[in-house]
Amino acid sequence: MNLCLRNPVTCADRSSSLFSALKTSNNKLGTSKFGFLKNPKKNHVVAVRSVSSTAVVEERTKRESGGGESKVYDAIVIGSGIGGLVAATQLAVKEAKVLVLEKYLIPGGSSGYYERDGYTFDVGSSVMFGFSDKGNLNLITQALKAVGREMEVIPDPTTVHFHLPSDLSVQVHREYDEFVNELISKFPHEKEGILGFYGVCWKIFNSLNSLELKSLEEPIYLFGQFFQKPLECLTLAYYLPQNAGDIARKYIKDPQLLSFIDAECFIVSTVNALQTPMINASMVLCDRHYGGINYPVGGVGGIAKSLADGLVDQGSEILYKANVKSIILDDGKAVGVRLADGREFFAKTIISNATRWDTFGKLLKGEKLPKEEENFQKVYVKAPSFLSIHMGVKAEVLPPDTDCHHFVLEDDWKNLEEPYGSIFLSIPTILDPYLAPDGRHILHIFTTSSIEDWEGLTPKEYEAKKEEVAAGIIQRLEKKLFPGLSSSITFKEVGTPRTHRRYLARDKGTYGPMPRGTPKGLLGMPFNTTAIDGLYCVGDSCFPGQGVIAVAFSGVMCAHRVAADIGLERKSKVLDAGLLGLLGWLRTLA
Ligand SMILES: NC(=O)c1ccc[n+]([C@@H]2O[C@H](COP(=O)([O-])OP(=O)(O)OC[C@H]3O[C@@H](n4cnc5c(N)ncnc54)[C@H](O)[C@@H]3O)[C@@H](O)[C@H]2O)c1
Ligand SMILES: CC(C)=CCC/C(C)=C/C=C/C(C)=C/C=C/C(C)=C/C=C/C=C(C)/C=C/C=C(C)/C=C/C=C(\C)CCC=C(C)C
Repeated sequence: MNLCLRNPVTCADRSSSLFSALKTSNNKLGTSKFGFLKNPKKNHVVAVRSVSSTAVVEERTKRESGGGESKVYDAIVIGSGIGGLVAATQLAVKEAKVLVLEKYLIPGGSSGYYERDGYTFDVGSSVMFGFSDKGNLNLITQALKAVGREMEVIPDPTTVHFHLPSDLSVQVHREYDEFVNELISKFPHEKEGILGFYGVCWKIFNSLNSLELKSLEEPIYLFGQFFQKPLECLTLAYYLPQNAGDIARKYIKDPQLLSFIDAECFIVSTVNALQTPMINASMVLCDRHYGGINYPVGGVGGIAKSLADGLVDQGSEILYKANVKSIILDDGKAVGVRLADGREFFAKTIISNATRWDTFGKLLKGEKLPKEEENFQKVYVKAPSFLSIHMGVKAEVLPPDTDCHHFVLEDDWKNLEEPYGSIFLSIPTILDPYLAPDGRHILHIFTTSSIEDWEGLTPKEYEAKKEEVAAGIIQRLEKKLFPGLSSSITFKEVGTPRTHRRYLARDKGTYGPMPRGTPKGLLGMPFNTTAIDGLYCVGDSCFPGQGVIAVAFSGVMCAHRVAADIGLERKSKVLDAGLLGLLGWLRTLA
């Protein structure tokens, strides 16, 4: 991890020629202290290398497979989201031969990027947890390191700035003490409650951080961890079936403060605290202060590109424009995949980074839905998708000291979970001004929206509705945060749930699984194995759920389980049967 903040001298040396070229921006960090963090040159090198290696791999794969029929891989990964790429790279470094098949032109899925008119936009993800140089939970840093990559990052001093009803404004500062002191200053009567609730989060985070993270479905590892860290494992087992809202209520009474905890959870789970697993809440509420949120220079898309390049360096392959239409079964075992253009590829194991709904509903269409998947669909429904507005704006519309990430809920807490109720805003150019042309900023605005709202429209009606809904959201931000916003727009592109469905191949454009009712924490979340022999799932419809770091963990777990099953790691058939049976039974309790 190249965290320039820690080493200003070397960073300054490296990019001194660029220093003078720094753009005028509202960068709250200020050029004097942080200006030398920008290194667009380096970033360009990454992009060029990625494009060329992509083309080479595509060509080589075509040649070697002679149409795709002959070669048998250790694993085929369907999709190159961060979940799929982490599973693939982790297997590749264990010397497995992996083929990643991606429907789109570039890797990354929701963590990808796109370029327009001199702007580099993040498709979705922009708040990077697990991307520091500390501890055991920096899974994105570790995944990159495993394939010999590191990225230059820019520390974000404020994870998110909340603008909430009754003019409650809270900045989540990078320093934990600064954050809790600000919260206590708003709710002095709840000092003990605040310290109590966040204290439990730290207890859980520290337990997580003490473990070596691998597959919880692999008994030799799991029992080994229980043996080495019994207290920490018991702590995690205790909190596994619990939700953040219940724990918060043990410490906090003030309804407005409990609503704030709901908002804290909502931004990462799209549900309130009572429905958010305590382990997931603890992970994000602490990592932002422990390792801190760090933004990759050049944009989030660089993470997936670096992983894809690293995969190829390890002798594995990635093929773009490869739309998998079905998983081929032989005697009930997954043995290969068929693409939309008719090509077929075969492997010892198939890992699907498509959602479980897409995997079982589309790629295995016609097969009876296994009982385990029926149970999953009983406990979890598809979360709504997003309406997203990617904009370029004149830099002067942002007041000095504007933060990078904002969450806006204006008048009524009841609107928190309503479609279009709350607004997420990311301004990555606050941290990396080179993502936009001179004198411009990027605003990525998103709000929850369901596909049903966007169906049955003629193309003209669809375009008109996009304009109308986007204008309403922009006006709200204009009123709350940035006067003059509408008239400062220089570029605008609006995406709907239909866009997410089309480009990310996610059923209904869903953000991922959302509990149908009150879940038992993480107990009901399936891991990576499936009822189909040889078929594994990875990504946000697997334990522990949505989030780039969450899917990275899912990728690590998946690679470990697959490696054990294909003989690259130790395994015990007897213990496997016992643990997988036990986990299956535990899920039925959720
Ligand atoms: N931190 C943030 O700001 C933020 C914002 C948005 C999303 N995210 C996170 O990103 C995570 C998603 O990661 P993920 O790994 O689960 O998946 P993903 O949806 O990002 O990627 C899946 C990939 O699989 C490809 N794919 C799907 N079906 C295919 C098929 N049939 N053939 C070939 N390719 C196919 C898609 O094109 C896509 O590239 C979510 O959990 C979400 O939380 C984070
Ligand atoms: C098995 C059994 C039964 C038992 C055992 C016990 C144990 C040992 C256990 C263990 C466990 C573990 C290890 C676990 C782990 C977990 C984890 C790692 C988790 C993680 C999680 C994470 C997450 C969830 C994350 C998320 C994030 C997100 C989603 C983000 C998002 C963001 C956004 C949307 C942005 C915002 C923006 C603005 C505001 C603008």
